[in-house]
Amino acid sequence: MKALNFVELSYPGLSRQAVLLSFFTLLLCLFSKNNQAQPRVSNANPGNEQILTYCVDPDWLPYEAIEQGQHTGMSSGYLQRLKQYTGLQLQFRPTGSWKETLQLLREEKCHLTPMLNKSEDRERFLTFSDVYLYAPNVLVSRREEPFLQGLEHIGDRRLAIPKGYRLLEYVKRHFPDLDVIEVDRENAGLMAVADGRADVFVGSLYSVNAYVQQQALLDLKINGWAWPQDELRMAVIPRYASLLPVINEALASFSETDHLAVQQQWNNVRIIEKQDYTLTRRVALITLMIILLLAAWNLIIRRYNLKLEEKNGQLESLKTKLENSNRELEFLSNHDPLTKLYNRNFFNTSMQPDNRAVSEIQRCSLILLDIDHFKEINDEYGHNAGDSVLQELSNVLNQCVREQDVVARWGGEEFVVMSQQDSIIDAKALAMRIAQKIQSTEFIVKKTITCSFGIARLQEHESMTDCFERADKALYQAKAKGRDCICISEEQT
Ligand SMILES: Nc1nc2c(ncn2[C@@H]2O[C@H](COP(=O)(O)OP(=O)(O)OP(=O)(O)O)[C@@H](O)[C@H]2O)c(=O)[nH]1
Repeated sequence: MKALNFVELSYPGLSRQAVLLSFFTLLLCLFSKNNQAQPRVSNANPGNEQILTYCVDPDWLPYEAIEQGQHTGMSSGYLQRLKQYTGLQLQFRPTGSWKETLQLLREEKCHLTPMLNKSEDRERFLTFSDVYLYAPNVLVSRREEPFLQGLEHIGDRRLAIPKGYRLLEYVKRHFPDLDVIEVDRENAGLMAVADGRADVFVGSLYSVNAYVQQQALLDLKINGWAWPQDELRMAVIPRYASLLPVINEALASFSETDHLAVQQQWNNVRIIEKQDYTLTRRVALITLMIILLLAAWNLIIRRYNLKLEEKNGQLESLKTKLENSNRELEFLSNHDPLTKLYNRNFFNTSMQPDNRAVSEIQRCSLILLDIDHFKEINDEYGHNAGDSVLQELSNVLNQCVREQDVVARWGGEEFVVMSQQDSIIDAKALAMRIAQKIQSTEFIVKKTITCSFGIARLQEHESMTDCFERADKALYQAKAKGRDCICISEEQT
C-alpha cells in the first residue's frame, strides 16, 4: 500500500511536501524490514548458559554426519541458517554414535539436536520444533526381488531396521509379526541385504541413496515406498523449550530457495522406479535378429532347394527324352519306319555268320519276294494306298513265319525272309504258304496282290552275300517267267 501511495503521489500537480513525506515513509518501511532480518539474540538467549551445545547422528548422510570432527550434511546447512536468523550461540559436541547422541540429550549434557523424527520415547526427554523437512522412507532389496508396495507386502521376508530409529518403534507397533533384524546403523542394514542376511531394509530415501552410492552396492535397488515418511524437526531438552517459538519462526522463514540450496548441496538421489529392462531388451533384440537371420537363411536355402528340384526335374525329363530318342534311333537304325520290319542294315549286320549260331546258318534259307506290278498300284490308288499295301503285306509275312525266322524289308516293294528250314523243300513250302496267304488277303486296294519269289539255301562255306545273290537271281527268273511264281536257285535244283 505504501508503494502504491508513492506512485499515486508522484503524479504531477501534487505538492512537493507530500512527495517528500512519502519518500521518507518508504525509507522507514525498508528500514523496518531490514530490522526484521537481524538476529533475534535477545529473544533466543538461552539464559545463564550463553552457549548451547548440540550433537548429531554421526553417520546419517546426507541428513547429518561427523567428518573429521566437523558437523556435515543437510542439518549443518539448516543449523547455519538458524544461527544467522536467531543469533543463537551453538557449540558442536561430536559423538561416536546416534545412541550416544540420544544418551547425551537424555542426560542434558547436550541441549539441541537439529534433525530427527518425533517419537513417543523421544518425547520423554526432548521437546520438538515444527516439521521443517519431509523425506520419504523406502524399502531396499536385492535386484532380483519383485517390487513391493509397502511394509504390508513384505510377508515373511527378513526386514532390517536400525536400532533406536522411530521406524523400528513404528514397525513393532503396527507390524508385530514381521521378521525384524535390528542393525546398528543404516549402512549395516544395507550390507545385511547385500550379503543375504536380510531380504529388505527400510530407511530414509536420501541416506539409503548416499550409502548405496558410497559403498557401490549395485546389486541393491529401491523397490517401494514405506509409510510413514520422515518428518524431521529440531529438538531441545525441555529446559530450553522456551526457545522453540523462535526456532519455529526461523524454520518457517526458510524460503523454498533455502531448502533447495541445502538439499542440492547434500542430496543426489537417483530413484530406480522400475526394473531395468535394458539387458532383457538387448537379449530379446539379439535373439529376434538371430531368429530373423535364421528364417531368412532358411528361406534362401528353401528357394535354392526348390530351384534345384526344378532343375533336377528338367534334367530327369531331358534324360527320359534322350533315352527315348536313343531307343527310337536304335530302332530306326535297324527297322523300316513304314512297316516296322527289320531293314537291310540289320539284315546285313546281324545275319553274318559271325553273329549267328553255326547251326542256324547251316539250316538257313533265304526267300526273296517282290510285289508284282506295284507301280500300277501306286499309280492307280495313290502312294498312300501303296504304303498301306506294304504294311498289310508285312503283317502277312509276320503271320506266316516262325519266331526264329527273320523278316526284313530289303527296299521298295522287295522283302526277304531268312528261315530256319531243314530243306529247300520246306523253304519252298513256306514260300507257297506266303503266296497263298497274300492272294487270299483283302488289301485296301481291293485288288488281288501277287508276288514273285526267289529261294536259295545257304551252302556249306557259302557267304550270306553269295546266297542272297542266288536268291535274287531266282527272283529275277520268277519275274521273267511272268510273275506270281516261285523259283529256286539253280544250284539247289
Ligand atoms: N507307295 C510306295 N511305293 C514305293 C515305295 N518304294 C518303292 N515304291 C514304288 O514301287 C514301284 C516299283 O516299280 P518297279 O520297279 O517298276 O516294279 P513293279 O512295278 O513292281 O514291276 P515288277 O517288279 O517288274 O513287277 C515304284 O513305282 C516305286 O515308286 C514305298 O515305300 N511306297
